[in-house]
Amino acid sequence: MTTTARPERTAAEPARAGEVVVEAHGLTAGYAGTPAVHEVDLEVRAGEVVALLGANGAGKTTTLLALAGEVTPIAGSVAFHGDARRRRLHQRARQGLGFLTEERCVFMGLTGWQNLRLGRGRPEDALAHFPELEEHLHKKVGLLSGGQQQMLALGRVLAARPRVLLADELSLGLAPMVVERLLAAVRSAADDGLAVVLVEQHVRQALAVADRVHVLRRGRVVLSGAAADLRADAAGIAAHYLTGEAS
Ligand SMILES: Nc1ncnc2c1ncn2[C@@H]1O[C@H](COP(=O)(O)OP(=O)(O)OP(=O)(O)O)[C@@H](O)[C@H]1O
Repeated sequence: MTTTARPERTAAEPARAGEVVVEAHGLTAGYAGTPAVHEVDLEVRAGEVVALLGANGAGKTTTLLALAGEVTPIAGSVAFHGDARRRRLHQRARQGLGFLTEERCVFMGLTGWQNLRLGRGRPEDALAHFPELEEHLHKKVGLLSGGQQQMLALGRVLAARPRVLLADELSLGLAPMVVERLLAAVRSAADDGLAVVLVEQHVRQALAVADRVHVLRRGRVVLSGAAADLRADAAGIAAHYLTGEAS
């Protein structure tokens, strides 16, 4: 019997506006068989920013890693464009995944230009997102500020025109103005059709750019809602859900 493999959509095919690009259903995932996140349900549509908030250890990174194919689900499913077959990160990348991990994804010993050349997209497209980088491209990246390094990393990922961006704590250790700049670029890419899952600890800034929010606590989603409905209570959410996992 011959079977016909289902063709994988390539990153070149844009998602239709509002199309569900990534979904997780009953996702339980963790390490060495021990769950760190339990029964997470989420959907991200083209053009949408979904923020995952939570204290240290709440399970945000584990959720992203499971979406990316780096951590295998213990139960439940993850689907890209309705394809729920288990996939590794490199296969997800071919399906249009861009992943910015918590570690700043740049090569410190290379120049900014060389870093951009290593990406899947054109350096010019990265600069279109962050024109302020142009004057620094001849420098070794290790000599750039943390914010400039992060712009370079984000610009390089966006230049590859992913259909999904998973971004883990883009703002870690950066000044509020830089965080605003980075998140504005993410928002603008979403407005052009990108589906984004944004892991953040800065509640107010995440709520400012997100469409929808899920708050994780001890590996479970304890609050979900439209960002517009939650913005007025950013301080309350931070105090109640992001102050540590002990209570
Ligand atoms: N490689 C690993 N092996 C075993 N346990 C892990 C591993 N990585 C994370 N964990 C555990 O899984 C749980 C969830 O961690 P995770 O990194 O997903 O949380 P987080 O919300 O992203 O936290 P942070 O904001 O500190 O990055 C924690 O209890 C953590 O100790």
